[in-house]
Amino acid sequence: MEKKYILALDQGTTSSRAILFDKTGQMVGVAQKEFTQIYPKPGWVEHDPMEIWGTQSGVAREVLETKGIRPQEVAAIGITNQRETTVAWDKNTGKPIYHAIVWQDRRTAGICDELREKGLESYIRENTGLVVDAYFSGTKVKWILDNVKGAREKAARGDLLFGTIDTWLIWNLTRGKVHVTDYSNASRTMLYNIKELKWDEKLLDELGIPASMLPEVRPSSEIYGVTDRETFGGAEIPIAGVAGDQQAALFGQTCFEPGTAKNTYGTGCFMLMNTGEKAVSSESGLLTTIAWGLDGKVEYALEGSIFIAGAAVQWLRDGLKLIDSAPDSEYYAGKVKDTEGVYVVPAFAGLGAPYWDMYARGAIFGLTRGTRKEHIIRATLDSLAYQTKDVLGAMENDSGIRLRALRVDGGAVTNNLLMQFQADILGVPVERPAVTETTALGAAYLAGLAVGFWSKEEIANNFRLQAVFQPNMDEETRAKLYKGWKKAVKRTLNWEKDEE
Ligand SMILES: Nc1ncnc2c1ncn2[C@@H]1O[C@H](COP(=O)(O)OP(=O)(O)O)[C@@H](O)[C@H]1O
Ligand SMILES: O=P(O)(O)OC[C@H](O)CO
Repeated sequence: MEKKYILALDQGTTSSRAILFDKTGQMVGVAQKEFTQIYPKPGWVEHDPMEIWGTQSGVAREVLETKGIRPQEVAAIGITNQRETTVAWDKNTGKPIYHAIVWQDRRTAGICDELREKGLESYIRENTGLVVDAYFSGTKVKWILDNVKGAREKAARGDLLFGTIDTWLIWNLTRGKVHVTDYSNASRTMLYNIKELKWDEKLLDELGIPASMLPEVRPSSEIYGVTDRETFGGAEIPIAGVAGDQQAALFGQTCFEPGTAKNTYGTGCFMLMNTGEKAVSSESGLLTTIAWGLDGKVEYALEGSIFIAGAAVQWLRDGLKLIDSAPDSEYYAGKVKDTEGVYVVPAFAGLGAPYWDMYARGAIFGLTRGTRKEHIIRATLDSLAYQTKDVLGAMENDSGIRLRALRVDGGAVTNNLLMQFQADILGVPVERPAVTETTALGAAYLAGLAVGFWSKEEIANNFRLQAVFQPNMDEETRAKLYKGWKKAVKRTLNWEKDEE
């Protein structure tokens, strides 16, 4: 049967999506399902790994069925995932021994403090490219080993496996035959040496993590295995591409050349710049990370990770109940011409790049008797743009490259008001591609390359822009607004620890 499609599995923080792409890189079908966010304590965030697997395999079958496409017509599956989120499961039963600890979870801040006190900060930065933060998987694995009954014994017997979500999905898709990850995901664990391209023994030792738990690290584009016959009605579909969602988006935006960059506005906001075969270390609070392993080599990226972006809009919807749906934010924000001095700093999970403060907490500043809900909504949207400006400044500083334009994608970029404010506050054009599902597209491309469905040239030729937002704000206003933002951020720092 002719192989006409690539199926991308995009396992995000709030939903599992399955998207079918044809040869031209167009979306043929999509199915999506949100799943439960579990908040057991303040600062803790968990997912049920079985629900992740259930929703992800469910939407994969659903998109094929609703489009009337047979699994045999799918040339390959590409996987992309929320990164850092940590799962530990029993090798023999395939059952998780604890919920997945999500990247946003702050429970291991104390373990990070201990690593710093031991003087490991510069070692970690130099060898993993990361800052010491609860964000990454390493300390989450240690927490599970220390806190889940029987975990250490199981691990010592070699019966416990660790994986990020890509690894967990591949394990389930192949029914326990394959335990692998790719370079891009490994580089988010704080356990992987990005220079020597191997698990870092010193860090495994420091955290007490046995090497037997770890997946094998492989390139981002190759056949890792085939799906078990039961998952897709008898078909054995090659699983042929894997990348963490932010690196996949960089690939989907065809940022193949050093110096090209993209910003993705999802739950969080992540700006990545391709730095080619050079691992550039940051002076300004960015991360050095692996973009992908492809064509027999590894390429690197600089990354600015913002923890709360679209999640702040969800907070307006679910927490404050100021809006009924995320797109409503544009409607209400559009009813006022600006925020009248109100700033929202959504440091709900501390602050990531470039501040890296696990103890910062959110705040609203500049309230007056005249403040209306519209101002708060607008200030929340503005906070996505200000955080992006913080990161872009750091990136230009570290790379020495001034961006000519910013390529964007992710769920929140449909918000035109936000995109216009982004262009205004940055002073550079913001480019929105025709396919904003670039994360899934990137994973599809990686899989398609491995099975000869596309060439890199065909991929580059597929890229189309849909809209460009030109900056339309004078320099004085821009500087004044940004100064207010910096002042607001300063007052949220170290909030949780400050004992005045
Ligand atoms: N029109 C909109 N305006 C602002 N934010 C939006 C809009 N539509 C979606 N979002 C936000 O985008 C996020 C969803 O984007 P998505 O890329 O699907 O995220 P993820 O992959 O992190 O689950 C949500 O946090 C939602 O609040
Ligand atoms: O699920 P997303 O799109 O919010 O992405 C989450 C990131 O991978 C976290 O590092």
